[in-house]
Amino acid sequence: MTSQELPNGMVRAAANGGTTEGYMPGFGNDFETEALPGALPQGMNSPQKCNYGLYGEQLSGTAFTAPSHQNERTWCYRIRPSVKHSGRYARIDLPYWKTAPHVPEGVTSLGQYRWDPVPHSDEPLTWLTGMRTMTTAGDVNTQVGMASHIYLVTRSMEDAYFYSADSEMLIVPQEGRLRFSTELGVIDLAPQEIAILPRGLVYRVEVLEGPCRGFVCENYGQKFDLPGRGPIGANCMANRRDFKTPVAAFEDRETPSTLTIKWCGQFHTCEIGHSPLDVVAWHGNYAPVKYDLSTYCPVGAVLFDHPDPSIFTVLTAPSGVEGTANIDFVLFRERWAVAEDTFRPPWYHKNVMSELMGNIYGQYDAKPQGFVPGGMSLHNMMLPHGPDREAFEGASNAELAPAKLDNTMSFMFETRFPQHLTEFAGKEAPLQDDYVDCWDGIEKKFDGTPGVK
Ligand SMILES: O=C(O)Cc1cc(O)ccc1O
Ligand SMILES: [Fe+2]
Repeated sequence: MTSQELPNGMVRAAANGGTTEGYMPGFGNDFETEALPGALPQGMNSPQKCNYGLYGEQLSGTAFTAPSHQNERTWCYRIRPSVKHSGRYARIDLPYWKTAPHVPEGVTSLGQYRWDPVPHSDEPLTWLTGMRTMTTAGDVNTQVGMASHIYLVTRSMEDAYFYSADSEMLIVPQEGRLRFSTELGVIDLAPQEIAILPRGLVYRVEVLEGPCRGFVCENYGQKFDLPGRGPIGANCMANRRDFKTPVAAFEDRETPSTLTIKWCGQFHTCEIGHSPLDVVAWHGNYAPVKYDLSTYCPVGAVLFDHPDPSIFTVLTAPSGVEGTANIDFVLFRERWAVAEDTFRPPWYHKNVMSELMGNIYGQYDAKPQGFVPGGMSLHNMMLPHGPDREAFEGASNAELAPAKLDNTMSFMFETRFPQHLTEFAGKEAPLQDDYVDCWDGIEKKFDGTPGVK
């Protein structure tokens, strides 16, 4: 097995099987990978001395005592232990990155909201300075809830690294390509793919092709998991083998650098004399992962009626209440609509969960106009919404032949908690003031006489 040097200087393990170079297939698998032969201890975690003079270190993603089917941790064999940095943390300000609880004065969150895409910027914006929080929900201190963000990235992080102690991050690119060089390996990410970066994992974000824009769901709570499929059975929706975890990759760089930590909503930096991406080998089940949304196999109504959107759940992060997610990540992608005698788009509804949506590309069936790629909408807890007038009239008069919904990919971050707009979302981002007018023209058809109108 030979290692490989990447363009950014990292040394990466040779791919061990599979067809995707640099990644290992599976969701929540117990992986093992080494960028140098023999770097990974066999049969034990903590030998008296590790090969190559590496230090052993455990990264625990769940409590030590979590039930074994949920227990996640990874053993890292690294050039230096993480604790070797110049100790003192200094507070820094990233004014656009907000954390729950955060309910700004003068911003109303009760409502139906829609935004045009936040425009790209000419400024040099990194993963940290380019993060723009749109909504927050719950409370980071009790590890419940989430935040939604838009990122605008034009510059790579240089000699700079980051980790979030607050959250795992679900990343949904919409334009541009990014490279996440992490302690556990390298993930390249393009639109139509998503990635999950676990809480506590150190990484650097580089621009492969800019400018970059996308959406992020910051999950303060229990980790994302695949939903149970129930009677659907063992296949379809998101399949485990389509998730890809990077093989080990490390760099041995002695350059003065900074490490930024997000911790209970505050940002702190410390100096570090070397790259913390120095894990030569690792094994475990707590690791970053990416997934190609085009491998999501949607299942739907094959005779009549419109099922609840939970049928399109890609990932679910549980809350303490069974069946009531802290966050569901739901995907509305290309599919056939075949239901007979059915109003095919989403029905009108009010929902105890709050629904934040983003458009990755194409047209969304409930909103043919106005909800554009890069744009977002929020239908907050128990606030009514549904198809606009145009969608309603179109779908209630359409000839119901099988129809392909093509070139369409939108998603929803759905949480049991109300989502609060940030000042940025309410005042700076391109909010569509006339959004609610899309339901204005809905007419009264009832005239007291029976029969289909
Ligand atoms: O509001 C939305 O557009 C999302 C949605 C889609 C759907 O098919 C059913 C319910 C729902 O909330
Ligand atoms: Fe909805």
